[in-house]
Amino acid sequence: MRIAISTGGGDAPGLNAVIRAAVLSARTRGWDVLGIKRGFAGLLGEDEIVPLTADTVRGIAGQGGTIIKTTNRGSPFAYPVQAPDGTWSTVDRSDELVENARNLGIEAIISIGGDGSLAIAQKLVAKGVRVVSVPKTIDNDVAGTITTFGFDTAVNTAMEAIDKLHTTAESHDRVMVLEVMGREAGFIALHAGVAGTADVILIPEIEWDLDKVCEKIMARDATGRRFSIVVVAEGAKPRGGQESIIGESLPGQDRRLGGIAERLGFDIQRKTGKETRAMVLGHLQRGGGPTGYDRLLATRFGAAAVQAVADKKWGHMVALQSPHLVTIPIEQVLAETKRVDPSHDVVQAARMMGISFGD
Ligand SMILES: Nc1ncnc2c1ncn2[C@@H]1O[C@H](COP(=O)(O)OP(=O)(O)OP(=O)(O)O)[C@@H](O)[C@H]1O
Ligand SMILES: O=P(O)(O)OC[C@H]1O[C@](O)(CO)[C@@H](O)[C@@H]1O
Ligand SMILES: [Mg+2]
Repeated sequence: MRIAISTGGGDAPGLNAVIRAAVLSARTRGWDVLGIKRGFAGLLGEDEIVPLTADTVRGIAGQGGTIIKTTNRGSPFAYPVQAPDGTWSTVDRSDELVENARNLGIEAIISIGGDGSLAIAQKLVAKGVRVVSVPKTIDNDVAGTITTFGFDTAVNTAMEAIDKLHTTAESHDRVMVLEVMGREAGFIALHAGVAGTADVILIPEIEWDLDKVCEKIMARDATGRRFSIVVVAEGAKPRGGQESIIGESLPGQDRRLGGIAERLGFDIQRKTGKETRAMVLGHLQRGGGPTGYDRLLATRFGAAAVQAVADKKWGHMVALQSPHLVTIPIEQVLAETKRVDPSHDVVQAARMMGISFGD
């Protein structure tokens, strides 16, 4: 048996632990393992295909990033190409991918990625490619699994940032606005905000009202708490307003969210008269090694993916449905949108403690 592994979408702490577990589990069965470099670029002649052996994965379980690289632009079904006049368009290169996989004797692919990679995997399955997926994203926005690896690490990084912002905010009697990742999902903001004891948490699932945000800050002020910590998800938006988009996207890239902290910080300072500073936590949330939780989850997923290949679970994703690992059809995963449920107990607990969601 010869299998190949691909990592797609934004990197997430734990990717290397999945790769290591999958390679070791496959080698135990006597299978050959190839690594497709940079998403599926290696199968399009745009990058390399490398052998993955016990030696190549030695010592990587705790390392951040992915040893086979990744990309979040250039789906094989919409690959960007530049015309001589400089304009860009996209072409479907999936047939080429299928042909190259066949020529390399690849009998199955383990595709590790988030919603975008799952959509690609689903289309490859429809073309007869035997794919098993592993859910990955710091955003935690993949349905069918209680959590994805990378999320816990990102939450810890954001929580530590909130802890640090507290001391400087309190010393200066300032409002600090921290922007965290998550695209259209508010899980990182919610979990890090509650764990880090933020005063205001703004998430895409609950539109905010600037007056309410400022009311909370001034109410704290009136009781002598002259500083406040506001955590805002990059995809959050004011009632009736728009998400904040930063910069231009490159060809084949999703729209880039960002800039909301700066805008909101400015509005808060104008309205409350309180000195306000904004910071964007950015890619620190994706960098570095995984927490113990993520390392273990990633390792379990890697081994489970090899088992799923052995069981011929084509078109399935491994998932955590505590306390068990299961496999579910990718189709089912993609049919659902996973977002923060505003009636969830984490939101309710936060509200009971007086945390404002700006609504
Ligand atoms: N293997 C891949 N090769 C090329 N592009 C990819 C691959 N996987 C995902 N993409 C692209 O990356 C972009 C971002 O996708 P998306 O954000 O959904 O990635 P993801 O896999 O969900 O990971 P994450 O959300 O953590 O970044 C999408 O345009 C998607 O088509
Ligand atoms: O690495 P890039 O292209 O800046 O992508 C950033 C995006 O990727 C993620 O980190 C993961 O999906 C999002 O939270 C964020 O919006
Ligand atoms: Mg995604």
